[in-house]
Amino acid sequence: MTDTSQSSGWFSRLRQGLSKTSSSLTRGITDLFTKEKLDAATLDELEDLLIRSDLGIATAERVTEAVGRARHARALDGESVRGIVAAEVARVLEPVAKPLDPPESARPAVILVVGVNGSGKTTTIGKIAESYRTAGLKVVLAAGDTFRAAAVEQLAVWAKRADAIFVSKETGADAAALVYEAWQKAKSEDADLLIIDTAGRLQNKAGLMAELEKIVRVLKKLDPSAPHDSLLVLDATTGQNALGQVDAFGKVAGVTGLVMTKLDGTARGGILVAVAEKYKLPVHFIGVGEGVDDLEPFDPQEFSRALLGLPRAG
Ligand SMILES: Nc1nc2c(ncn2[C@@H]2O[C@H](COP(=O)(O)OP(=O)(O)OP(=O)(O)O)[C@@H](O)[C@H]2O)c(=O)[nH]1
Repeated sequence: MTDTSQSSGWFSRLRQGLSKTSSSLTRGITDLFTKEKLDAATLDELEDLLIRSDLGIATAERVTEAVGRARHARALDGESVRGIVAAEVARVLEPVAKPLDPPESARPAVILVVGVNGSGKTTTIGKIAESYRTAGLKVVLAAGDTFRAAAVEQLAVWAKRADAIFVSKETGADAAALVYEAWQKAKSEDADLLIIDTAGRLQNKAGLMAELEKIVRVLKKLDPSAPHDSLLVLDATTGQNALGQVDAFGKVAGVTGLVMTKLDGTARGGILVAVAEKYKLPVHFIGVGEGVDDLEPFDPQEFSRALLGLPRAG
């Protein structure tokens, strides 16, 4: 999705998208580090600021310690502190930044996409499908959110745009049955990839989780190694709720990786760092807007620089 020629355009979108978080962090840090005296109280306030930005307690502590160490070596101003924070945040994120890489040996490789309603599943699926099609792969999209007609229609639009084969059933149909048919279709078409959308809300949470479990069971009967990726799409504006969603979907869908959308809609974009620190799950993509170019593979260096409102490194 990102090649070198496009990546500077992406960095400015990323910076723009993260501007609510970065301006709040920049303001807070600048206020703290223009004081005459830099003491333990300043560091405590820095830690509070980072926690309020949802970076998570462990990261906030680690970052504050790094700033505390640096102040003995040199004079610190707001900008140098932001640089230290960005470097520490990148260190937390580095191990979780992994490209989505479904196995070539599986035909089809199956990507199951889960997450609550409105988190950005459909948009994410559309983008992923498009990028794999562009790379020459044959893609099947399964409209597993049989609960909502609008979700099926929206996915159909993306399928058309990405030139993917589209499999859907009538509203209210059994989602697991749809998944079965979609896998058979992918097999008979010798497709490389089957991407499955799922419902984000049914009558109740237990119903939703039971449906997801059933989908996974059906897939495993067709191919014991499926789903090869189970992506959880998280909406950054839900803040700390994102953590509970990783737990809940992790139990039933065996989440293997994350996508975080709507980082543009919150001043607490640090939640991505808290999730990474706690679960150590791969982060594949992040989204900072509704446009087609607003979702891109996750790059920890760029993300942490943009989060602190800093220019690109190097
Ligand atoms: N601001 C912003 N909006 C986004 C982002 N990603 C998705 N959206 C919007 O969020 C809304 C929900 O996205 P969908 O992709 O439909 O989410 P979904 O999880 O499939 O939701 P349902 O179709 O309701 O189940 C749409 O209006 C998207 O355009 C993002 O990164 N930033």
